[in-house]
Amino acid sequence: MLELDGITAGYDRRAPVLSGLSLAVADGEAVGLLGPSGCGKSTVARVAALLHRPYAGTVRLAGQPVHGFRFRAPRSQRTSVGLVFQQPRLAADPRMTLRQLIAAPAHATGRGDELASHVDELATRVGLTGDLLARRPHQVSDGQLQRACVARALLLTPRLLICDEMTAMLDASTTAALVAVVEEYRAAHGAALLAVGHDRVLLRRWCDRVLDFPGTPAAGHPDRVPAPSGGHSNRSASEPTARPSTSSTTQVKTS
Ligand SMILES: Nc1ncnc2c1ncn2[C@@H]1O[C@H](COP(=O)(O)OP(=O)(O)OP(=O)(O)O)[C@@H](O)[C@H]1O
Repeated sequence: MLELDGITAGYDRRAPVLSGLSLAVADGEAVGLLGPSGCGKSTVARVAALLHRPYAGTVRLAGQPVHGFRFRAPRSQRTSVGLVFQQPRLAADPRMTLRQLIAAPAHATGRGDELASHVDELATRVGLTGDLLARRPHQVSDGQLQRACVARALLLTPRLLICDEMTAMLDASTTAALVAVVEEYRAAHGAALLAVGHDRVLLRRWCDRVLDFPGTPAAGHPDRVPAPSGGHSNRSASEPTARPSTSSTTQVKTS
C-alpha cells in the first residue's frame, strides 16, 4: 500500500533529516515506526501523507508513484491516506465546531451532503455525541479533540492510516479507545496502518511489525520497558487490546 524507496528529506538540503530511507507497508498491514524524539519520525509521516516533498526517492501508494506533494498531490492519492497528528490543537481549526472539523474532508472534496450521516456515525464511534459536537476546540479536552481528529481521518475511508504519535498526549483509557477505533476500522475496511511513536510496548502490541530508526535503543534498554514476549498476561484492562502481540522489531533501512 505504501512504499518509500530511498527517501532523502528534511528542511535543509545540506543536512537532510532522512537519508535514503526505505520502508514498505503492505495492504492491510500495521507497521510501527519507532525512534527517539527528533530522529525524523514525523518527517516520514508527512512524506508518506504527501504533505512534504522529499529531495530524492520515490513514494508509491497502492503501486502508483506519487508525482505531486501537498496541493499538487492528485486528489485520489491524497484522499487514500488518513493522517492523525500528535497534537490535535495544532491540527484543528479553532473556528470550527467538532462536527465541522470531522466533516471538513467531505466539504473539501465536494461530498458534504453525501457524507453527512457518516459524520454522525463516526462521531458516535469515537465517543463524541450531543453537545460536544457543537463545541469548538477550546471548549473540549485534548482527548475529545483527538477523538474528533481520528473521526476526520476516517471520513473518506482511507486505505492507509498514518498515526503520528496519535496517543502521545492521551491517558490510558483514551489511548485504548482510539486504538480500538482504528483497529475496528482496519478490520472492516482492510486498511493499512503506519503508526509512528516512541512507545515500544504500545507499538508492539498494536502492530504486525515494528521498525526501529537507526540509533534507537533496543528493546532491552534500561530506559524502556521490555516488550512482552508472546502472551498478554501483563496487559492491563485499559491497554489496547486490538491486535495480538506477534510483532517483531527490525531496523528501518537507510542507505
Ligand atoms: N519545519 C521544520 N523546519 C526545520 N526543521 C524542522 C522542521 N520540522 C522538524 N524539523 C527538524 O527535523 C528533525 C526531525 O523532526 P521530526 O519532527 O521529524 O522528528 P520526530 O522524530 O517526529 O520527533 P518527536 O518524536 O519529538 O515528534 C528535528 O531535528 C527537527 O528539529
